[in-house]
Amino acid sequence: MTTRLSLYDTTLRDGQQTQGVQFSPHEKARIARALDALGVDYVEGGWPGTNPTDDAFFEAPPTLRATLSAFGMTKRAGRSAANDDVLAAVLNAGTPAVCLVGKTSPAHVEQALGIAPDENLESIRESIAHLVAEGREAIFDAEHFFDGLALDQGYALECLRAAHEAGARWIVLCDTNGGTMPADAAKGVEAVLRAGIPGGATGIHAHDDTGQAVAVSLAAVDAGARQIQGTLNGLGERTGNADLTTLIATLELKAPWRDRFATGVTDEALAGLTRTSRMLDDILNRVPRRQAPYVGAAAFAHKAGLHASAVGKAPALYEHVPPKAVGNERVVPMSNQAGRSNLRQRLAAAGIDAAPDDPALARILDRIKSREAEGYSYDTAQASFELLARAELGRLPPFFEVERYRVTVERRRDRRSRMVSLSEAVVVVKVGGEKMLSVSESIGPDGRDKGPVNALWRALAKDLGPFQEVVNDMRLVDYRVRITGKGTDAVTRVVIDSEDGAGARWSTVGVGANIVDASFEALLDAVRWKMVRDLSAAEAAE
Ligand SMILES: CC(=O)SCCNC(=O)CCNC(=O)[C@H](O)C(C)(C)COP(=O)(O)OP(=O)(O)OC[C@H]1O[C@@H](n2cnc3c(N)ncnc32)[C@H](O)[C@@H]1OP(=O)(O)O
Ligand SMILES: CC(=O)C(=O)O
Repeated sequence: MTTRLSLYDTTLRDGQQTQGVQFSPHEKARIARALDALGVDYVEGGWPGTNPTDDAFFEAPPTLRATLSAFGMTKRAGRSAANDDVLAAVLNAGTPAVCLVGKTSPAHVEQALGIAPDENLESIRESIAHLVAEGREAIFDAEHFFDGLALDQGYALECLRAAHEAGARWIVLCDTNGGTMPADAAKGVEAVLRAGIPGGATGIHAHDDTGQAVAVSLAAVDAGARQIQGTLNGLGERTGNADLTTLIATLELKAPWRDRFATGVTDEALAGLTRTSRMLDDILNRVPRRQAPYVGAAAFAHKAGLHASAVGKAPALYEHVPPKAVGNERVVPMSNQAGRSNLRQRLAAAGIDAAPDDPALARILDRIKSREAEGYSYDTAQASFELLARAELGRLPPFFEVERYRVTVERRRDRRSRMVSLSEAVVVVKVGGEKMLSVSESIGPDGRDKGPVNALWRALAKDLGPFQEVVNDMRLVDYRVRITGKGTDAVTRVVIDSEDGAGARWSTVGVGANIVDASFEALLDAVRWKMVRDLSAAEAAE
């Protein structure tokens, strides 16, 4: 017999309090639908009346299965709830649920609000009663509850009772400053239950200032709380909120949670967790956090040789849950930490079969390790690794040879006498004995110079004879430069991500004494990998 937990998402409200995050109404609607598909019970859309984005979202909210909630604060002192314009704007959004934040710590009542403790109690009572009278499901976010409890237990609990008695469906204990330890959160919940608030009406809202918001939330549930508030990818004020992505996977997959509790997240929806997490990063134009639990690109990456060897035999030896359960995948990267097991698994994943006793395997490993010592990094540049392995196995067609290349950057005045840059590249390649010279400038559609690497790419991709069609649908989508080593030993490493019309994405690496040579090497690998891939696909189709 499992107990149902309620999941309340505040990505669109507390998540929007993250520095640098500002959703558009359209993005809010997209995130709300994704949360709904995931199976959360409540989606908090924002605070109506405080900014045009939230107003626009609530004017035309998406249709959801989850309960849509609007956020606000308890009425201000000196006026009635019905006459508080801030509260009125929240109610005007017309959502079935409304969550009001209210003070529960005497320090905040005194110093932030500057009112008497009884006035605050009255604000809570009257505001919640007003929501209920308006036919809304009332949720009370008890701000700074754990700090208030430490300061004045009687008053903090009295604030909760005021909200509960006025009809709040949920009393949510907020660790607003994020400094509460999990054991203290559990003790706080126990005190609330002893004070007569049922566990089924108690929630937790934790911030991550000590990196323990997920642990605090789980401790609160363990002690009897039945609602968890959190955000996708742990967005939120300062260091963020409890990461619902992590919490959902833990509640669904890990003992004792999966045996004791149920949520509205189905196995099928759980398999979309990684996609949902990456969708949010995509909207925010952020690089997904590789080390994120469950959904990070590195969450199931087995870099060390000993790990890869065991995972090849039995994945559970080094994986606490199956990656597919959360829509993620196992990665066995190549690097100087790798052994033959990494290598054979990587080759198999790339469709390259090699006998376990093939002497080329040892040569590939040696080359990877010595090239990594020179500054290459293959664990994020799998396409370059595949090319290196194919070359050692004698399975890399020559395609074309580069005879020479040159790039220049000129700073000069344009017709309006403004200083502008102009990059120009020349690349000479030999394809099947025929020499081809291509020259290209790097002017983008906006008429501006796109830099020397772009000029080189354009010149290289301009004329590759019989292979021209292969590169026509390729584009460079990301470019990362790093200086590795120190002083006179320093080298430049460039990693390029490329995409093609079929939606494939691959990464290549180049290293050189300067950025141009390193970039050109990574560009060449990008083109060659695409040629290998398209050629193999064409052969398979014949
Ligand atoms: C813990 C949390 O994360 S709660 C969510 C916090 N989110 C936000 O603050 C984002 C949206 N906020 C806003 O747009 C603005 O702060 C508004 C529109 C709500 C208020 O703006 P302003 O009227 O200019 O007030 P300002 O932001 O300077 O200060 C907040 C006021 O609310 C009062 N207040 C704070 N909490 C509460 C509460 N729970 N109940 C009643 N009043 C409160 C403060 O005492 C302060 O009043 P004062 O101006 O008389 O000192
Ligand atoms: C309500 C809220 O976001 C907090 O107390 O942290």
